[in-house]
Amino acid sequence: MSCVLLWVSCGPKENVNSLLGLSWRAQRRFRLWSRISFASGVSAFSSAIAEPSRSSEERVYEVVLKQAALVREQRKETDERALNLDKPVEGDFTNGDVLNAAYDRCGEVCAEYAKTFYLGTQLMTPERRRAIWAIYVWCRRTDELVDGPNASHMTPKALDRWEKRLTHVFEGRPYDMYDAALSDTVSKYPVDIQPFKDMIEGMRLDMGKSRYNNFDELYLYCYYVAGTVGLMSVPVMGIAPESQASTESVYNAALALGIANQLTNILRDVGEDTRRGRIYLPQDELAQAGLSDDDIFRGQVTDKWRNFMKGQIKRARMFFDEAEKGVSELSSASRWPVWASLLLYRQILDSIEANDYNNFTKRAYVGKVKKLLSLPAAYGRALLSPQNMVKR
Ligand SMILES: CC(C)=CCC/C(C)=C/CC/C(C)=C/CC/C(C)=C/[C@@H]1[C@@H](COP(=O)(O)OP(=O)(O)O)[C@]1(C)CC/C=C(\C)CC/C=C(\C)CCC=C(C)C
Ligand SMILES: [Mn+2]
Repeated sequence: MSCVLLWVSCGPKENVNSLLGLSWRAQRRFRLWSRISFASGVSAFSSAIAEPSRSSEERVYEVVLKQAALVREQRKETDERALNLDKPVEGDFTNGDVLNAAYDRCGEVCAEYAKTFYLGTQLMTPERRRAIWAIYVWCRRTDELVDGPNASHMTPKALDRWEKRLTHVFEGRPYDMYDAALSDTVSKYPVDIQPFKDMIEGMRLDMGKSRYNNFDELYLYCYYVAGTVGLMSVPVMGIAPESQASTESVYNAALALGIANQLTNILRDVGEDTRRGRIYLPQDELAQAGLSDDDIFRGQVTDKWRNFMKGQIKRARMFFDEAEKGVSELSSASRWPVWASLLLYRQILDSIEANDYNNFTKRAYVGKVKKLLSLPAAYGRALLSPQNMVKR
């Protein structure tokens, strides 16, 4: 427990908190709260949601602790046990062929929607790779409910049905092939259901909300739709057996990568989002910069806008920096796709700068050459062994 407290009280999160303007009182409340929730064996997330006085960061961190606790026990077991996770599943199931076909279909979806990421998964062990595909497909399907071609027919009731279906998946009662793959994955790896439920919650939020008053509200949204992905993926990708880092610190880095990606996504898509009547940028920060909703809808690149964007980009980069510290702690075969995703997504921020902050009418993207160059760069970083973040 002392490692957790040490990390929470003087580790990198504190820097992020203070740089993001989390008040001293809030930080202290957060530390006290972390101590209580950790000592009592980590209470349920639902009770955290019920307490409105805590910041989003505090509330989200409870899910991090819960997922980390689930994994911590497994890390204590021998390497031999870890090796078993990577053994082929054939023979484990009477319907092994069906299951293999289900995973193959997940791989096809992944290859279709996210080519670079699919390529990145090729270095992973076959068992882990297909589990990541299954998680990817569930996330993609969830996102498509509110972002895809049938989004206009989506209702809160339909999301409730999707959530019910999710609980069936975790109970081993899949509805279709993709669900069957996920059901198998969550039965093999210590993946908690909460991040999955929270992603659905993010879709609910997105349906009913088009403005975010402050960064605290935006942080919660980013956790729901992207931080959750980090928490879902790490139990499958695995932490390096030689890593000395605390489980919580690795999960915190995973959370940070999700937040960084989503913040970047928001900064890239400002123009696109206004055409859907949405502004994801924190309203109080816009006002401080002397900008109104009308300015965003008008879409003029002014000095006020440039200055505002500089601050937003700086914050997104801080979350990427935070995430970097955790990647080397992952199992060696899982590092490459994560580095690749980090390096590629972070370059979108460079591209926004190169576009002179015109994210109203110019879409920031990473060109093919830069994308290709990022892959060996990611590979090089993946060779680095754990950095000994914080001792367990
Ligand atoms: C190796 C790796 C990257 C694994 C993650 C695989 C996985 C399960 C991805 C699911 C992604 C997904 C479909 C999420 C649904 C919600 C969503 C669309 C979020 C946005 C992604 C970007 O997608 P895109 O640019 O296509 O956006 P549009 O839909 O077009 O608007 C997000 C911005 C979030 C993606 C978040 C991650 C990939 C989190 C990555 C974090 C980890 C894998 C943890 C790494 C571990 C450490 C210790 C750092
Ligand atoms: Mn989307």
